[in-house]
Amino acid sequence: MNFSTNTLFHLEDLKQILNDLDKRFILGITTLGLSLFYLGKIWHSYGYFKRRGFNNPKSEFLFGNVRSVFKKKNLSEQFYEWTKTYGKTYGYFEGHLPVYVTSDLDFIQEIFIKQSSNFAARKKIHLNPRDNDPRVDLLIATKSRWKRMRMVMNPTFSSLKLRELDPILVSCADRLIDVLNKEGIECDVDIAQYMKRFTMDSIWNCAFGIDINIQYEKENEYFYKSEEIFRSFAHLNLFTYLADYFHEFRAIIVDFLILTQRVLSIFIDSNKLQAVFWLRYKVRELVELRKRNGPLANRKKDYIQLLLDANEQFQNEKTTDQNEIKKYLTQDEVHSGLMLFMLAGYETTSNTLTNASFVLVTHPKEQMKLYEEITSHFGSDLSLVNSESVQDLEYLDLFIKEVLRVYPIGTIVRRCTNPTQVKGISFGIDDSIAVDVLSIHYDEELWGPVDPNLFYPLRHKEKRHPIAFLAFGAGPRNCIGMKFAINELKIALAKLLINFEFLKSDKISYEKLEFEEGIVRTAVNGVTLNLKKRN
Ligand code: HEM
Repeated sequence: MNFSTNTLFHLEDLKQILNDLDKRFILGITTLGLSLFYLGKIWHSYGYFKRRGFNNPKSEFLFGNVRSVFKKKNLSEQFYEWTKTYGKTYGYFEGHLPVYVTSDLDFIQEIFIKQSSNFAARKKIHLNPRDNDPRVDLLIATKSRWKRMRMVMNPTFSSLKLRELDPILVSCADRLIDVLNKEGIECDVDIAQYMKRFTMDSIWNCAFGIDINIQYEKENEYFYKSEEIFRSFAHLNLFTYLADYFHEFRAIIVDFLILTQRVLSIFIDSNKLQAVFWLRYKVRELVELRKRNGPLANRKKDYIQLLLDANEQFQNEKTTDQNEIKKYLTQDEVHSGLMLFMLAGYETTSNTLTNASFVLVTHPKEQMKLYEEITSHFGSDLSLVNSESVQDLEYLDLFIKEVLRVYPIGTIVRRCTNPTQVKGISFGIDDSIAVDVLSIHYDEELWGPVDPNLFYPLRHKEKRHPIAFLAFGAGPRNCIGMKFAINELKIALAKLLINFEFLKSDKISYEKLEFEEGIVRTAVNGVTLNLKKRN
């Protein structure tokens, strides 16, 4: 009896083992099969451009061209070099994701303007969320959602509305002058640090309506936290690499990160969250506060108010046309719209001011021309400088355009959202295109006869090809903040030039500005210079 029960037990055990083995075996085989299939797909991807008759630089399995670009830390300059070898339109691989690169203006005109509705998205990068994520902002929104968001936000960036932010912008520029008077006279200063704080000050004041003393207080928590967001774009982490090398899993990686931060935010102080989540948390708080308390007393409007007012106005709008897109922003989109003011408006503007300072130091004649134009308008009365009066400074306008031509902030990109043909090339959903802006901005045919390598603002007086100047992008999806940025640049530069002479420091060489590129191109070592107070 004992014997037979034991035998029965052993037999069942054996059956179970075989059963488990079977399951493990099937699981193992399936995993191996799927991995081989995925590796095969990756391998097949690398033939993408050859199959379409385009050149591409040699790439590494799995990494594509990403490692060489990361090593160089400068995508724009890499494109510029590749274009010399591979021509006006070619391809490269981000991981195994094929991306076209072009500096062909007809091609760009077709994609960015004529067929913009077929390319109604930007190329995904790093940790971009899913297209339908509720937190998507204008920069990464796609198709009709982008259209709806842009329709609500467009009026908030009109000249009339921006005038309401004018006093805040002017007072931030006055603080910049004050701080430089105290800290920057006749000693070496890295002007980039001051431009960053000035721009951040303008954003927190103009966009969020709070004054956090960023220009005066060196150890400012808001400054460090906001800066951290930009550092995380330039110095990537494991998740970013994974999302770049295995783009099919990007959405899952991002969902995982969002979920972890959400769970963490229940248990830990918001200050300890990753910087971008910290910013969202702050913005949400500020919007809630504003909704509870209404507009700020004794103050001109800030961007929170402009956006909330525009949203409310559109929501109350009655329409009889069934086909008209209803204009509104969801709660999440309002928060994202405000965060974007910082994400899109900070480094772009502060870097342009830093680059402009480099030009002022290295081109004393340009500096003198600007000084003469500004003082002939305002004398030394700083109170006359505002966003309306600076529009009369024609040479300053040409100067800023030339700074942006010579030092564009980066590349511009689109992603196909409807299958289509452009110049005989078939584009499928999610095919991506990047523009080699440097090759266009330095093209002799487009920008001659004066050598495009020379800094020459007057070249902008001549009529050029409508998309030869791409500093603010092209087509309906160009930079929505352009007017605000130009106002800010003009006000700051006019005030700086009335107050200071920009001189070289004798400790550094001014041969060339070296850039590294995260989301935008940033001068690696800032710009060290000497300021001399003008009488
Ligand atoms: C010198 C400063 C700036 C430069 C050079 C600049 C440049 C650009 C460029 C090149 C684009 C991409 C355009 C395209 O893809 O065609 C862009 C988009 C954008 N910029 Fe700016 N920008 C600047 C300042 C600002 C500021 C201050 C804000 C906000 C206050 C801003 C908000 C945006 C937004 C929201 C987009 C996305 C627009 C959309 O997709 O509809 N930018 N910018």
